[in-house]
Amino acid sequence: MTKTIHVAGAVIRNQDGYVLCALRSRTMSMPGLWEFPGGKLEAEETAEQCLVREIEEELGCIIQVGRLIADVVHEYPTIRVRLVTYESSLASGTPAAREHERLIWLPVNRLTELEWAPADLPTVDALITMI
Ligand SMILES: Nc1nc2c([nH]c(=O)n2[C@H]2C[C@H](O)[C@@H](COP(=O)(O)OP(=O)(O)OP(=O)(O)O)O2)c(=O)[nH]1
Repeated sequence: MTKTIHVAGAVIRNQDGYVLCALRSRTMSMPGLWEFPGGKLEAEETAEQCLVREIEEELGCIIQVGRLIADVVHEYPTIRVRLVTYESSLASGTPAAREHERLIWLPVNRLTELEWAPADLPTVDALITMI
């Protein structure tokens, strides 16, 4: 049976309500797809703790984590990912692409212009429904 990887993603919004979108780089798995920055949960860690840790490592800023947006399981060809996404806002610092290829801020109604990692599509749909 395929192991399930538990991953958390942050939907970071700025003061205009724009969402931070991160492009996975060539050194990452699934290069060239857009995602909500975050990563794998460590043992004994909550999704909120994971997100604060991962975003500090990957983007060099501190976020405040809010409510759950989506909790989905997606079957990729070789792995199964459980992705939980959370509303977040910046508490301090400015996001920088330390590991990602690129970061962009987009209004929710333009999110569908990007090619997202398939597990992220329910989150994109949920954000659009909330507009
Ligand atoms: N961080 C993040 N990962 C996502 C998203 N959607 C999605 O399918 N994933 C997948 C990609 C990876 O297989 C896994 C997250 O692992 P990670 O962020 O630690 O990525 P990684 O490059 O270290 O993964 P790996 O190469 O070590 O397997 O979940 C998302 O929105 N954010």
